[in-house]
Amino acid sequence: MAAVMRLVNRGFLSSAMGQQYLAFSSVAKAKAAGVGAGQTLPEKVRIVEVGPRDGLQNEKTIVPTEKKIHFIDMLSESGLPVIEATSFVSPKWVPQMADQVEVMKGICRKPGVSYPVLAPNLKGFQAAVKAGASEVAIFGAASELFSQKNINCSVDESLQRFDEVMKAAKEAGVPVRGYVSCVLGCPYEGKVAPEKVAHVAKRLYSMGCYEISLGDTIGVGTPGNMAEMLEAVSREVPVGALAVHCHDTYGQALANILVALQMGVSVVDSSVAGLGGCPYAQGAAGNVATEDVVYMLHGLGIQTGVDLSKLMDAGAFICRTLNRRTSSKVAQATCKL
Ligand SMILES: CC(C)(COP(=O)([O-])OP(=O)([O-])OC[C@H]1O[C@@H](n2cnc3c(N)ncnc32)[C@H](O)[C@@H]1OP(=O)([O-])[O-])[C@@H](O)C(=O)NCCC(=O)NCCSC(=O)C[C@@](C)(O)CC(=O)[O-]
Repeated sequence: MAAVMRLVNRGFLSSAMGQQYLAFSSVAKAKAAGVGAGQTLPEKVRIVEVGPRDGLQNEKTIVPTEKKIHFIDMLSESGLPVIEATSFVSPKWVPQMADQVEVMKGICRKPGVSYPVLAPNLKGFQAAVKAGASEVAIFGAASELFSQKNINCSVDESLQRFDEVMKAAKEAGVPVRGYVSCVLGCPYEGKVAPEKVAHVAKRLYSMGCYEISLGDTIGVGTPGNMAEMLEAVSREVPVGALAVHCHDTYGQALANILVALQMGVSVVDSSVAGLGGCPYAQGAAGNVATEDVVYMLHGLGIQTGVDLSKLMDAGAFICRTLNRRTSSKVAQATCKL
């Protein structure tokens, strides 16, 4: 409500629109139990902001390091609890992330905020820790061909590499998050069986990942197959340790997230302004916009700790830097571009 009033006060929303929003939002709160259709929605959701990493990794023009640092600092100010800052991957594979050490050194770390980074192998893990990362994420896939294209090895080989990372991380006391890509479809193989997703998720969880983020890398999922996949995965991994990571290529991301919330998931990855895509998943649109996720969650009465207005400032900043239009519907609706 405070965020809406700020938008009204700043002139981004007319007072009539603000009132209308608040009315919609209270109706939504009142109906939240109904939305859950017998299942309760979580009271709180932890948002994992992936804009600085997933959002920027696919941009062809190299974003200056000081802009990335300012972007991350703005996101920190918005109340986001987790901001994936960069990745320690090969600069030959992803040139946009080549300044990972400078980014990690330059950001102003806000107490209580976590800044994980991607690490595909031991080399990446060691470099990440040296640069001051206190949390990393390993990233596997449920599809063989995607694994080959993305990290140049089979799914089994990737799990062996991750095992090495996990051992080193345990020794160093560094928490590790695990990603599974292509959980609802692969750009090279098409359909992916939920059992394959469950298998990889289980392996990552048994290795010691504290959370498994399930990536609809190319945004082809719909609520039906999201539910089917989550059912299969939650037979192997506790639902409390699952997160969803939805790209919005087919405009299904919010609906898929809502289904995940209804099934007990309470961690959602998203990217401010809807930035993003994977360089090895051609044609995939960005992640679901964080602004849109926050708007939906707050409308349902679910807490995120995020100040929507400050978040939109960060989205506007990065869009100006990239000279592109925001993909967030909320930012478009409030003209905060
Ligand atoms: C995994 C590798 C490195 C294998 O790449 P490779 O070529 O098989 O590696 P290699 O071990 O044979 O080494 C080749 C060269 O890379 C170097 N190297 C080796 N490792 C590293 C490292 N960590 N950092 C920096 N350099 C590294 C290594 O030192 C060597 O250097 P050279 O001797 O030629 O000068 C490569 O395939 C790679 O970097 N891939 C990253 C791809 C990527 O970042 N994709 C995007 C992120 S995943 C994603 O977006 C999906 C997600 C997570 O968001 C969820 C979803 O949406 O589904």
